[in-house]
Amino acid sequence: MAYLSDAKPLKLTDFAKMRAAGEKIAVLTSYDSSFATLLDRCGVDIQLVGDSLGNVLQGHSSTLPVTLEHMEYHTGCVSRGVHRSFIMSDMPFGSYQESPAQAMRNAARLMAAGAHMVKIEGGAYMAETIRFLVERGVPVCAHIGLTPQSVNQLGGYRVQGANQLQAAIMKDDARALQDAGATFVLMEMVPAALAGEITASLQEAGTIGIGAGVDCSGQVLVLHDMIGVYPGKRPRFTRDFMVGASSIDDAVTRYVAAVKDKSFPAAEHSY
Ligand SMILES: Nc1nc(=O)c2c([nH]1)NC[C@@H]1CN(c3ccc(C(=O)N[C@@H](CCC(=O)O)C(=O)O)cc3)CN21
Ligand SMILES: CC(C)C(=O)C(=O)O
Ligand SMILES: [Mg+2]
Repeated sequence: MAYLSDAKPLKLTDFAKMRAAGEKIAVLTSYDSSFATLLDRCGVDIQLVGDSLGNVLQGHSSTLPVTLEHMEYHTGCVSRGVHRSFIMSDMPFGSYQESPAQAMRNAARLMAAGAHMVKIEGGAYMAETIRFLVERGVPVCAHIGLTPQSVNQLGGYRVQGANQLQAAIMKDDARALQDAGATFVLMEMVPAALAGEITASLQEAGTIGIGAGVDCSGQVLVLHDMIGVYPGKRPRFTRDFMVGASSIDDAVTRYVAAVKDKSFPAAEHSY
């Protein structure tokens, strides 16, 4: 297999080039140094230190108990294992919603721990905060559609944007987040057709999908779902890449290849 560990670290400009060339961006979650090194050498473009660590590492039933200290710790672990991958870290529940100043103070701690970009859940109402961070040197990924930190408001982990009113609001949200300076708009559990429309409508920002169809600029999955390790119920949008693989390296390499050649996600993983 091709080891990419002596490749140059990816920069924001590399993602713009990939998008211009029509090359899909392969993203996986990552929480520790050993897996970070593995994902790096298998060609994963972005490693997301996700607050899904509340589920997959800590055994919680939601991401709400995850703290900034947890995110700093795991961001540091990942950053020490990475050579090439870009590192994105989730801002945990309660660490950014109060004010742009609160968001900046806490984003700075994740960046100091090794993040290259932070991810923030929420629609157009987060645009002011995103602009504040971007103007101060913090690249931002916005996260819309199913936003797990709002599970108590949403009433469950369900597809979002399924009716015309919701779809119109989501399109406006994506535009506002792009205009605020978000580098990426991540869409979770969004109908494939709507996610494709939103991706086509954005010039400046790329999109990353999870359960959002194949027409996004990139794809993300939770690592423990795609290697068949997560013991809970796995959402329909996941695929176990260990099936037919000879090793974890092989599974991750196949995931990257499947994202790049657009064979993942298929219709069965989409809504
Ligand atoms: N292991 C893991 N994988 C994830 O994808 C993930 C996490 N944890 N934690 C944070 C959020 C929560 N997510 C979830 C959790 C559950 C469903 C789920 O049960 N989906 C069902 C449909 C449920 C319904 O429509 O009512 C599915 O079959 O897709 C989806 C996303 C996605 N994220
Ligand atoms: C599922 C992805 C998008 C995420 O936010 C996480 O892993 O926390
Ligand atoms: Mg998350």
